[in-house]
Amino acid sequence: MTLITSEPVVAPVVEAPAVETLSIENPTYTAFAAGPGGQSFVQKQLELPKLGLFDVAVAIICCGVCYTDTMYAAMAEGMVVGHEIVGRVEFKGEAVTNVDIGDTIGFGYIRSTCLECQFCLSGQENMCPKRTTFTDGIGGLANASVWDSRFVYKIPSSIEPRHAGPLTCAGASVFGALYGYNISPTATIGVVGLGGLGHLAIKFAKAWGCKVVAISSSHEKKKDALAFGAHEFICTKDPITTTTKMDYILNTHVGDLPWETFVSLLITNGTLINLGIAAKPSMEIPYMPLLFNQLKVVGSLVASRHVVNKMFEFAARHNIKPEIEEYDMTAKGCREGFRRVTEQKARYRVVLNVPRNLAL
Ligand SMILES: NC(=O)c1ccc[n+]([C@@H]2O[C@H](COP(=O)([O-])OP(=O)(O)OC[C@H]3O[C@@H](n4cnc5c(N)ncnc54)[C@H](O)[C@@H]3O)[C@@H](O)[C@H]2O)c1
Ligand SMILES: [Zn+2]
Ligand SMILES: [Zn+2]
Repeated sequence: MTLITSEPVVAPVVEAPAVETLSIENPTYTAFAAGPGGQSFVQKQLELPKLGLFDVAVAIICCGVCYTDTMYAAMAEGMVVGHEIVGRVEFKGEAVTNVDIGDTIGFGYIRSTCLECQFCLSGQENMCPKRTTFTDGIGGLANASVWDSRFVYKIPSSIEPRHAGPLTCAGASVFGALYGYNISPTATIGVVGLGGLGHLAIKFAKAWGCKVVAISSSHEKKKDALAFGAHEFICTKDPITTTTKMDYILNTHVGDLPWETFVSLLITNGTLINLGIAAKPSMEIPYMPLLFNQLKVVGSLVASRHVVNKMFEFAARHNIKPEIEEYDMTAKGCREGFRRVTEQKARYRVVLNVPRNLAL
């Protein structure tokens, strides 16, 4: 295999036949690019970027759909989104030491960072001002990818690829908040927004040892929330009667939310941790309770590499799996999967599996 220095990661569109095996000489692959408004997907044959010293070429097995993907697909026609990717290493650059050919790996949100700023040097690469993400190149709605091996994660053998996908972003993001804010196992934690992130937040927080309160705008999620491990369920449409005070509220939604209720549910010195991303987020927090109860309002973004590895270890040890709906990774399957997520109907994470005829 000849190694050539990396070229820009945005692969050019080329006319080429579908391939059954990935080869360095003929590195064409199939991807699904967002159509207008992200409501449809177009199948394309693309060419992988050349393999750099630290890169791995991966045959993709499946990819989870995060709400963030639906936002980018809606905004950027032609973009290949998808950042909860699981695949098998097919080729590796000469400097790759952390994974081997044949390993099953997860990757997808952070593509690269500078590796030398104060954040990278202190194990907070997710805060690197020079970080690049899946939005700068080709995402996981494809049957192959080339990725920097320093931003891929070995999947524990007890976790199936279809369950590992959603852990790489949704799992890492909620675990990153628990870990990053040093949440004690004796804490009471509220989880707002019972979707992809939220349902995993309940499972992780329960296994972490916390008392978990699911906070939802819909009564119909009560049964599921309790089954995922929540100790209590609050529907924000009802009058709030609970006497439980929370040390933390992990909010996975953004938009028109009852911020005053959240603030009233926090105990003195409590923290509202926000994970939701939106094009035009807004938040109206009542001001005086922040002072009188010394509350904190903070954010959290995915997780750094050592935290993602700890998350996989923790998930394997506690048998934490996402609840998933599976579709074939075809133009039709992508459209249906994305529709389920944008309409907030998915129970609870959509996973797109590379079908047999496209598998490398
Ligand atoms: N900070 C990070 O690191 C990070 C990582 C991944 C995703 N995100 C963002 O987190 C958010 C959640 O992502 P997701 O993939 O879990 O989305 P999702 O659509 O699967 O889940 C969101 C949930 O919020 C619920 N919801 C809607 N309105 C609500 C309301 N008024 N009150 C309570 N819940 C309500 C929805 O029913 C849905 O179940 C998105 O904004 C996404 O972009 C952030
Ligand atoms: Zn995500
Ligand atoms: Zn950096």
